[in-house]
This record gives sequence, C-alpha cells and structure tokens, in this order.
Amino acid sequence: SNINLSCKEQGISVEWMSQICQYVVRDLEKYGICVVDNFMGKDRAEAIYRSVVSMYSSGVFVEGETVSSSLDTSKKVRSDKITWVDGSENNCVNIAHLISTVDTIIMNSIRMKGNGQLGQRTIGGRTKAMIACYPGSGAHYVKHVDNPNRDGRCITTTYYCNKDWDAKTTGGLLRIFPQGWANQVVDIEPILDRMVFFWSDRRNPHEVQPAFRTRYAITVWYFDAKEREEARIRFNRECAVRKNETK
Ligand SMILES: Cc1cc(NC(=O)CCC(=O)O)nc(C)c1Br
Ligand SMILES: [Fe+3]
Repeated sequence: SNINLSCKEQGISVEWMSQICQYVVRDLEKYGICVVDNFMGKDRAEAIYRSVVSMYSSGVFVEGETVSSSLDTSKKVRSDKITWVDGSENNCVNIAHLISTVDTIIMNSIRMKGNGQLGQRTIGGRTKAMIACYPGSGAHYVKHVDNPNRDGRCITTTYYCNKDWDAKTTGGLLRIFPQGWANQVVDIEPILDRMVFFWSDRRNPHEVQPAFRTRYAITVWYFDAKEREEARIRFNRECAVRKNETK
C-alpha cells in the first residue's frame, strides 16, 4: 500500500509509523492531545536545532504580529519571532524530513478512521512550517485558541528542538487548558525531539509561559477540507460585500 511506499521512501520503519498513528488516533479521540517523544531521533533532532539556530542568527525571523506597540515585552500579546519554511530552503533538509514525517502520520491516522472525530475528517492540505523563536527574557504567548472561528485548521502539530531544556529554571511551558476537563491543565515542556498534536479549535486553549532561554518551536497546521472550503466561500463573499461597499 502507499503507506509502506512513503515509509520506505522516507526511511521510516512501517512498524514505528503504525505505532505512532495508533497513539495519535487514540489520544486525539480520548484527550484531544497527543505527545510523542524521540520523534525524529537524537541526531536528526540536534541537526534541526542547529538549523533553526543558524536561521535565527541569519536574521530571517520577523516579529510575530504584535497587538500592543509597547516595547515592554510583558505587555505584548506575544513576543515570538517567526519565519515560514516549506523545507526547500537551504539548511532545511532535516525540517523537510520532519514535515514529510508528520504528513505521513496525519494521512495514515485519518485513513485509520478512528470511529470518533478523525473518522469524519478529511485532511485537505496544510500550512507551511512556522518556526517560532521565543528570544528568552520572559518572552511568552498569552492564552489563545488557534482556530476559534472555523478557519479550516483542525490539527496543530508543534515540534520542539530545544537542547537541554529545563523548565524548572527556564520556564517556557506550553500549557493547554483542555475544554471539558474542569480545571485540569496539561503542562508540556518544550524539550528536544518532542512532538505535540492537538485539535486546533476551542477544545484546546493554550499559552506559552514566559521563557528565560531562547525557545524554538516548529508548527504545522492541517486543514479539514470541508471546513477550509466553507471558510474560503465565506471569505470570498465578505470580499464581494466589501467591494460593493467601497464603490
Ligand atoms: C503564530 C502562532 C503560534 C502559536 N503557537 C502557540 O500557541 C505555542 C506553541 C508553542 O510554541 O508551544 N499559536 C498561534 C495561534 C499562532 Br497565530
Ligand atoms: Fe497557538
């Protein structure tokens, strides 16, 4: 089947792939969140870390849209710097492999048709990979929902490549407040080679707590085909209305 083909092409073991997909399907259905450690293997994870560090020092990162103009980072909604890659850029060969590995997992997990949420979904594309850098000194991201208004994004996948991260001293936890879990929170340390999958909608409000060391994360969002199409139709209709108004 083409699952085996894509695994062979990418040098991924079919056993590992089917194991991970079972975790993803089970945990997304049950908790709406799935954390997988040792995702790419230590060597490749450290190569990804070196790539993002060198990209950051080459100055390609830009400010994530800041709501408040205040320079004081504690008042900003978010203080990360971001850059978007599709994996073809130079020094991104390992990030390209990360993206294609997540693609294969998402496609296989959908095909496994968990009888719950995943079963009803058809993944229709994804964003590029957004590399975010929280430059330390208290950089954070306030509590938010990735997709509060049905823009099409259904699964958020975030990969961490921070070597020797110790959240006790450097903070930077991803804290998720899963809806329907009373006041339970899920604290996830952004450690090297950790992959997190979670529903992008209102089920998973989350924040990045202040980080006191440079913190990197690579995020790819996967679209639900139907929801994305409906969002596109709404967007085009709103554009048409706006055009009429300005006439
Ligand atoms: C640019 C952007 C990034 C994120 N990332 C996180 O929430 C934190 C993930 C982490 O680094 O642990 N979310 C949204 C809604 C936008 Br937009
Ligand atoms: Fe987010």
